[in-house]
Amino acid sequence: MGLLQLLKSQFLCQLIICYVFLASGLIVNLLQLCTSPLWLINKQLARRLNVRLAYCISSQMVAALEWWSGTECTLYTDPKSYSLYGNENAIVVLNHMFEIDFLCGWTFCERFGVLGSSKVLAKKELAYVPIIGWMWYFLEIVFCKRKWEEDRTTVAQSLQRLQDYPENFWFLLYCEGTRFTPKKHQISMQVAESKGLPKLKYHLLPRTKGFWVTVQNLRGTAAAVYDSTLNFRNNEAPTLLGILNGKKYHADLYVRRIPLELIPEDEAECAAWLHKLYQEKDSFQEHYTETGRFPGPIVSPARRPWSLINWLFWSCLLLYPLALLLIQLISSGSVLTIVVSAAICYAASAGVRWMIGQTEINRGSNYGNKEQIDSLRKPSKAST
Ligand SMILES: CC/C=C\C/C=C\C/C=C\C/C=C\C/C=C\C/C=C\CCC(=O)SCCNC(=O)CCNC(=O)[C@H](O)C(C)(C)COP(=O)(O)OP(=O)(O)OC[C@H]1O[C@@H](n2cnc3c(N)ncnc32)[C@H](O)[C@@H]1OP(=O)(O)O
Ligand SMILES: CCCCCCCCCCCCCCCCCC(=O)OC[C@@H](O)COP(=O)(O)O
Repeated sequence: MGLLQLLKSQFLCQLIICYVFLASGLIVNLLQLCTSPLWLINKQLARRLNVRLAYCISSQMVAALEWWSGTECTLYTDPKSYSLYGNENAIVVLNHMFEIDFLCGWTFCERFGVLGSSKVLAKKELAYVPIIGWMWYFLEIVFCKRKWEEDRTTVAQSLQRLQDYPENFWFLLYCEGTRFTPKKHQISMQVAESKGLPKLKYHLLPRTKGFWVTVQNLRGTAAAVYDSTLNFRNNEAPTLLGILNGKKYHADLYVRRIPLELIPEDEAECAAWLHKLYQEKDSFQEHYTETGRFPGPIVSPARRPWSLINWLFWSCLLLYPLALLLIQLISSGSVLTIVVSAAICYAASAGVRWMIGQTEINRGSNYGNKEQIDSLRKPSKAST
């Protein structure tokens, strides 16, 4: 193990990274809150400001992936589509199999200059995660309860609000609705069978309603769907803790640009289109398993220095006062102050560990573990 690798695996270094993330994140959340009155006066300016503030937070996680762990991200895509990435609004459809797939997504957002404004259809529970969830509130992220009866209006309304968004954005949709586990896969394939759909090997059966409502409400706003399929070399199952430990992974992303006009407007046809897309995605994963690569040429964008510069800025700003505080604390000699400070540090690290836990598949939700009973009993019907 090299010296640098040894350093990266040190708990103290990881503690410093987490401290900078936590302290800067809370400061940024506070600044975002301060923009509230501006929304009433100049909404577009408030949005632009929040895009930049959000960048300060999400780019720290990107910096951890790109600069700390040194993870490499390779893009397989058609060179003609490449020039459009980052220069138009798009709906991104991504497989949901890995704990850090969202972070790899963010890395590509960063490389194409849309990190601050990137959006997602996220489960409501994530809105309450400090820093990221609170940041998302000001970014107009679309939340869903994964209960169609409630989501059908709220999701459509939130999407419509994005029609005059002042910056280019990518809207991420995990159509599988939850992360892949063998049990969820088995259940979703029972649903596929009951619907007469072919079985998928590497994906859960996609939920079609969110996709349809997104496409319908972003017509005229987004130019295309970016069908994206992610995998990691050497059968790795990367984790956020691995990244913090400085472990290097190699991500491969295959992206196909599909103009939005090619997607059917009718709900049933749109659902059938999405099922076909997932069958194709499954075949790309099969190709990857057999050959170790995706089809098509590689046109990888290089990492940019901005995420690192942002992290260095916050570190300089926040580590100096921390050092002063520690010196003062030790020299005070007060046992009570030291014990209280230690308790605060412990609570903060437990909080960060809980946040990291949100990314862990084995702590994931039960969604997709139980719905088969209803859906197998009921014959499939039109849902509008
Ligand atoms: C160039 C580079 C390109 C790309 C770079 C890549 C990415 C970068 C882009 C952007 C990055 C931005 C941000 C990233 C940051 C962080 C993201 C982090 C995480 C957030 C992710 C989440 O929270 S995922 C969970 C929430 N999202 C979703 O659920 C979306 C999908 N779901 C839907 O669309 C649903 O339809 C719904 C949520 C709208 C409604 O949910 P509900 O449960 O009510 O679903 P349905 O009504 O669809 O369910 C009933 C139908 O489903 C059938 N059924 C029943 N059981 C199952 C089962 N187990 N599996 C499959 N289907 C099942 C049932 O039969 C019903 O069928 P119908 O025929 O009646 O439809
Ligand atoms: C600079 C680096 C510092 C790192 C230390 C702090 C890390 C804090 C990390 C907080 C991240 C919290 C939000 C990330 C989003 C999680 C994405 C995700 O994968 O969500 C799962 C859902 O899609 C589906 O849920 P399930 O139904 O599978 O359950």
